[in-house]
Amino acid sequence: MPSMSAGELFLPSTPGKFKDKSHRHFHRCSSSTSTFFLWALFLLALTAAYLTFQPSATNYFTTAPHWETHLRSSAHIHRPNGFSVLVTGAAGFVGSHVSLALKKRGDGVVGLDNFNHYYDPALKSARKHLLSSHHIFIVDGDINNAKLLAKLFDIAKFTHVMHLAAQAGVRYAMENPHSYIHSNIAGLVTLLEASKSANPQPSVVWASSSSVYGLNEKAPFSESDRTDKPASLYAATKKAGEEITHTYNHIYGLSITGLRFFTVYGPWGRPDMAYFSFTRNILQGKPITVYRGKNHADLARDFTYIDDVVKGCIGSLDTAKKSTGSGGKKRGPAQFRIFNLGNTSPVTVPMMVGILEKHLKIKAKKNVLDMPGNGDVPFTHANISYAHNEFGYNPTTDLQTGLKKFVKWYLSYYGYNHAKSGN
Ligand SMILES: O=C(O)[C@H]1O[C@H](OP(=O)(O)OP(=O)(O)OC[C@H]2O[C@@H](n3ccc(=O)[nH]c3=O)[C@H](O)[C@@H]2O)[C@H](O)[C@@H](O)[C@H]1O
Repeated sequence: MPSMSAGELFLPSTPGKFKDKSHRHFHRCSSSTSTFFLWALFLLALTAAYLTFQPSATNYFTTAPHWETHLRSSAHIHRPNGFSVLVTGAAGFVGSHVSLALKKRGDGVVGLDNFNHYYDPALKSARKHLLSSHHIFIVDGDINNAKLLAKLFDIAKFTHVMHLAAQAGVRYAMENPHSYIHSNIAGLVTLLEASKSANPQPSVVWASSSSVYGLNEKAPFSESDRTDKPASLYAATKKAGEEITHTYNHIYGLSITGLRFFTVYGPWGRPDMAYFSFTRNILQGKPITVYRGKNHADLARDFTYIDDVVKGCIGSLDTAKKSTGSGGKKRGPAQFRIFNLGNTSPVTVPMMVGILEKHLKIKAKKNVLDMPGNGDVPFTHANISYAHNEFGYNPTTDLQTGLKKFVKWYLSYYGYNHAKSGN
């Protein structure tokens, strides 16, 4: 099943382009005595302006006639009381795994992804092909495109939204701060606007992050702990997302569940993450940089295996109550939840490297550096009792086992010829 490109099919929406053209035309023709010609030009310009400012989903559909058919078929539910889920970020790491799990149990799934170049887009395309072979259709579009979202909701009547599209990565926020605002704030609001206006309103489950705990020192981290000291702009945008979703819950009756993911890893993972780039470098005989904290303390993460996180996502969807509004009007209080989805057993970064060395049977060349002040936190550690009580969340994969599966996938995907394993 192909994906369609909203970017390709939408008309450009840059106001400046239209103004420049019409201005040039006007001057070229002003010397003409033909009033008729001027009027014709004026009408032409008006039409062009209308189309330019209407990058509508209608164009999308008329240009790609099978688009709607693919979408309907992908959204179709194949089990009693099943869901129809819009998964944003479906070509991403967590999004692709969740989409497959939902489809396998008979839910309808439609993906949305902008296939950006934050990391190797070939990996995203490969995930897309995998989903396509399971009859999951991914729309190539951005969560900031309100018209596209309205059209998707109009066609598919989603019962749930699994919102996983985001600008991820803690340290990259120093390089490209606006990307975080664009995706994690503006994109989130556009998606919530579309969700609250939909009739029926879907229940929304979305990805927050363990990074919201920031410089919190109380361990393990519980959902009720303070989250007002973010250490990175990434964390700040995720924290803002938690506040923003609360307002949509309060004003419009949207059922909202936020999931604080703890350093999720596994097959088909993100090449920007440490376990992934370390594997690549170790195999290529290149050095890796291992950061350490204050007083030379090792950094530690509550690394959480992808299959456990997928179970947490599905448990959240299964226990999400219905939104109480319709068409943007609230009819009563709605559910609002935030869960930690961690592993409850932090592992230090040097220990993680040791596990990789064992599975790869290669010794790493390590450069140990003091942690730069670029957004990292010294450790994370999840208390998961809330998710356990609500839907039996029970992570079962330790880092040894999970990294073994990751390495197996890595070698099968990239082989020992690592040419295509660029970030
Ligand atoms: O739980 C989250 O909410 C976040 O998890 C993830 O962030 P992190 O926990 O920072 O994972 P990751 O980058 O793999 O670094 C792991 C460790 O290796 C250390 N690290 C990193 C790079 C390096 O070159 N050297 C190094 O020592 C580094 O100092 C750290 O101690 C997601 O990327 C993020 O999108 C978000 O989802």
